[in-house]
Amino acid sequence: MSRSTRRIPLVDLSHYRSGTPEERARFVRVFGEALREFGFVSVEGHGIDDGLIRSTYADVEAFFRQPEAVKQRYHVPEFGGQRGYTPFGREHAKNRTVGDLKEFWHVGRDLPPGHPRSPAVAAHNIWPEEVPSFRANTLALYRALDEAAAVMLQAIAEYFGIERTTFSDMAQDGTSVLRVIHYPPLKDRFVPGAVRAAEHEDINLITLLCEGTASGLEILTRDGEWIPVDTLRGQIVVDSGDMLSRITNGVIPATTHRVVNPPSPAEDNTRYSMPFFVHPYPECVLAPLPSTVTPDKPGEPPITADAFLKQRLREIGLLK
Ligand SMILES: O=C(O)CCC(=O)C(=O)O
Ligand SMILES: [Fe+2]
Repeated sequence: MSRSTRRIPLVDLSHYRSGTPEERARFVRVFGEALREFGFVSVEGHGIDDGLIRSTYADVEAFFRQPEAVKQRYHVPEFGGQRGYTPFGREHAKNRTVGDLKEFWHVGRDLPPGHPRSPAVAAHNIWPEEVPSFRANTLALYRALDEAAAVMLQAIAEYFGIERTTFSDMAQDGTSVLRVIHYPPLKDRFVPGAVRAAEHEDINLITLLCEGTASGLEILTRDGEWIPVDTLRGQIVVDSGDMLSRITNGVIPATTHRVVNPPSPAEDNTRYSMPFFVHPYPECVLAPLPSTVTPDKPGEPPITADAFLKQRLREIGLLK
């Protein structure tokens, strides 16, 4: 295939959910191989309601249109940026000092009071009172993405030939977070040397990206070529993060990706995106699967998901 036309594979999640045994087996193979080779894969038939995505975007836009002073009221630095609003330019990629050209909001898991994991996982969600439907929409989208993610994690476990719920059990009641991002037009906010999202790998198990409202996402292939990734309507782009890489001893690496600036002033645009970062519960131990360990590739030492996350949040400027 010519380099310029390279595309990440596309799979249909309904084949895994409700297909024939052959369709399920094929899904497992193609999905697993796609993550292995690209670390990115497009998924259709995911069951997430298009109307819900639309109305969530409408709320997200309504929130980010608010004056700076209003948005700042929802900035809670002591949560390591894991809830509420994170201002423009605050987060930077690991090993960079200049902040990304974006502002975002984090929605965490909503657990009922008294749930055993409530204090560690679900505490402190906050809501913008200026956009009344923001809470219901983002939580509904969170639940839908969480459910789709669990199904995908089961397919990944099947790919490794291990108990199907191995990874979905890790993410069950985990600290997954829905991030809604606003990249303003560059003519409004520009910092020399900065990009919308500098190259990075995601920290978590897998990420589910609802379609972005403009292009710009790019991934670095295993042979060192940057290729654009379309996040099209009706599709969810899934990528593997550092935690999955650690557990699979690098068999499924975390792929470097970035969001580039619009190519010319004429194409200057506003961009919104909504990644859902799938995280294990805090005390979950990340250790290499025995089947991936060899004498010359012993894997990284076990670490809890919480310790790993805190280390990485410090590296990207969200936790002091
Ligand atoms: O905005 C996007 O399309 C991707 C954002 C991203 O990679 C991230 O927030 O980790
Ligand atoms: Fe990312």
